[in-house]
Amino acid sequence: MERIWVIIPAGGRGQRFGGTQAKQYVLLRGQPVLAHTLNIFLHEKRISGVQLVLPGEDLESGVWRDLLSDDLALPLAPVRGGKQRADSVRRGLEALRKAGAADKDWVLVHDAARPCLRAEDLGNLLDSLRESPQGALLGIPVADTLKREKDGLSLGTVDREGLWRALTPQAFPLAALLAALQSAQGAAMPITDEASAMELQGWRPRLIQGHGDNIKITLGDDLALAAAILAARDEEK
Ligand SMILES: Nc1ccn([C@@H]2O[C@H](COP(=O)(O)OP(=O)(O)OP(=O)(O)O)[C@@H](O)[C@H]2O)c(=O)n1
Ligand SMILES: C[C@](O)(CO)[C@H](O)COP(=O)(O)O
Repeated sequence: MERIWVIIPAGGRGQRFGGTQAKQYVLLRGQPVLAHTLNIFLHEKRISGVQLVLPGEDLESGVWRDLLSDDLALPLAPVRGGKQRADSVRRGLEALRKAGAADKDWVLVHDAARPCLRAEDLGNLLDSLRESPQGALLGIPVADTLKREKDGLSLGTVDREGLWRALTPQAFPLAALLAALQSAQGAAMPITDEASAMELQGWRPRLIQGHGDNIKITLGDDLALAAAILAARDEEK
């Protein structure tokens, strides 16, 4: 039976977020964003290991060690990220292979900047793998009207029929994903998620509907939104 691994790309600098600290380290309800995200996976029994990918300079300085409390012991040593997110994911895959992961093992890639992932959505994605030979990812149908913008003006409306927003985690077999990312290097189209690299290879991954509160902390305002989401969840408990 294939094992299931997780890669958490946390190698970005959060330029759109602003501030003096990379967004994966800022405090969210008293814990770094990264700790919230790691916690989701470290408590899922079906996952064999979590491979963290960090900015090179943070790996050297060890700043991340102070951020993660002892109960977040990472079984796999973090590795250095790359220039783009896809480069960081590729390095995470190479590290998993070195750590003994098999070519056909599943790898879930989940943004460190998405700390509000619901355990139920992770569970649904994991449950779907047995009937998703071409991989699977969480997503949500587009609910807004979409405009194409140029110079601050609307050039027209994009038909949203059949359009989904891709979320994470995105799950693919290790060797196939690594090969697809290697092959996509230098592709004309920017590779901003794992599924786009696999689609270039002709794969048709399954879309599993998740929740819109699986937000990616991108802009400064997103931190308060994430805090409100987690606070509302605590209220529901
Ligand atoms: N070279 C990179 C770029 C991004 N990421 C990670 O990929 C996730 C999604 O990327 P994004 O939201 O774009 O993060 P940043 O690149 O940090 O943001 P920005 O583009 O605003 O700098 C984040 O967890 C980020 O840390 C990464 O591991 N390596
Ligand atoms: C992977 C992703 O979160 C799916 O929506 C998104 O593509 C990441 O984009 P970013 O520009 O690297 O944040």
